[in-house]
Amino acid sequence: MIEKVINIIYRKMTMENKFYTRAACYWAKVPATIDGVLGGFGHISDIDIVGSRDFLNKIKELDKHPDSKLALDCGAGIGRVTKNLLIPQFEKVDLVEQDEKFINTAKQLIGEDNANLGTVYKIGLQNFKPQKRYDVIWCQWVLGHLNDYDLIGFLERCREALNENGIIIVKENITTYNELEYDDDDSSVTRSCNLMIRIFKEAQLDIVLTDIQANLPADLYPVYMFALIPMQKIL
Ligand SMILES: C[S@@+](CC[C@H](N)C(=O)[O-])C[C@H]1O[C@@H](n2cnc3c(N)ncnc32)[C@H](O)[C@@H]1O
Repeated sequence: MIEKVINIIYRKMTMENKFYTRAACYWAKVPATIDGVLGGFGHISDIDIVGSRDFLNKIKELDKHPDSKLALDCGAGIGRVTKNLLIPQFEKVDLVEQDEKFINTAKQLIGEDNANLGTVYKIGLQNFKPQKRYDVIWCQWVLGHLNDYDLIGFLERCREALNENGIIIVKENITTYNELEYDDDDSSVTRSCNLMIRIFKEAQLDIVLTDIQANLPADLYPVYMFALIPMQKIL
């Protein structure tokens, strides 16, 4: 019996390792360009940044809005979001990215001597533990690379790493039907809106604002933006 359980656990761990190593191998072969990190859709980058900027502006209008001192860009790629969205709005921006070539390009594009560039962490989000407190933690087009269990753990650690009035932003593709879709090419999943909401709840996060990215080509998944805060305790 014990042997059977150990075998099941071992098989599960092997499958999960494959899920992560396959994704890392996929990204290692992708050119460090905007078109590369956006899977051939580099032309939508400006539209995406405008949508994100509008969303951040709406967050600033909330009664309890985050400060603009320190932000964290998760799964930062070549620093597209950091450079075009976060650096103009925050005093310092830290990055987490696991691909070395993307990190080197991000440093070049942002400028290693740029006073707004903070710490760059080379690690997968499934193993990342924030070392500082952040006003905004931005997660875009990367969370499909985490399994549900690791995603909940990651979001919990982010929740604990928020400053007062801090916010986590999740900007991800969402399936149109209420189903999970697996992409064998880049080893990622696309989740339904219902599943995302369940995961946020598990991680004890409340949604304070949502929006759908406008003006994207019709053949792409809808892209949802969620602003999340630590779950409010009912006294
Ligand atoms: C679609 S790109 C998005 C990059 C960036 N967020 C953007 O919007 O320009 C996905 C990025 O996630 C990174 N990535 C994939 N799996 C990851 C993981 N487990 N932890 C951290 N980053 C990961 C890839 O290396 C790649 O840079």
